[in-house]
Amino acid sequence: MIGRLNHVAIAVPDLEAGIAQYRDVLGAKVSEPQDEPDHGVTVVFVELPNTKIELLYPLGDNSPIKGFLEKNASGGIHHVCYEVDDILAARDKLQASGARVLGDGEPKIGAHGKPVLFLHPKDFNGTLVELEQV
Ligand SMILES: C[C@@H](C(=O)O)C(=O)SCCNC(=O)CCNC(=O)[C@H](O)C(C)(C)COP(=O)(O)OP(=O)(O)OC[C@H]1O[C@@H](n2cnc3c(N)ncnc32)[C@H](O)[C@@H]1OP(=O)(O)O
Ligand SMILES: [Co+2]
Repeated sequence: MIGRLNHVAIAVPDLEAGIAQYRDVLGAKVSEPQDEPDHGVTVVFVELPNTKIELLYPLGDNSPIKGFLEKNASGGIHHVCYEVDDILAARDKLQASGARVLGDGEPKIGAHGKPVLFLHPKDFNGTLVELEQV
């Protein structure tokens, strides 16, 4: 059901420092910051030849990454995103298997303009999983 790794997301406590590190120290191609108010984050994409890294910084008062950054003050790997062909079929199959789909269970439009869903980290070996329909 899952396909390619679309991105690995890293929550960062200082977005400008994170951008400078990936661009100037690691020598990667880094996008401009993009506010995602529906998701409560500002996102920067680091383009690698085979996948992307998503740098995440909290946006607004109810950011879903606020608690994570409080627990991980220097930042940390926040989620992995796998591509699926049919996100509603994937959701229904996962829910039938007992996995918890976060939020109201309806896909939202993600940072690439495609539908996304999140699966509870406690159901996937302590890893928050994002699914993106491509
Ligand atoms: C723009 C879009 C895109 O790519 O297109 C994005 O990625 S948006 C990316 C941002 N959006 C999201 O993350 C949306 C989905 N996320 C959420 O709904 C939330 O962040 C939850 C995953 C439910 C966590 O919420 P919250 O921090 O309030 O929960 P909590 O403190 O009660 O945590 C419950 C337990 O899960 C753990 N926990 C929390 N976040 C975790 C993470 N990212 N990875 C692994 N474990 C995690 C906590 O340590 C805790 O474990 P213990 O009990 O053992 O201490
Ligand atoms: Co993501």
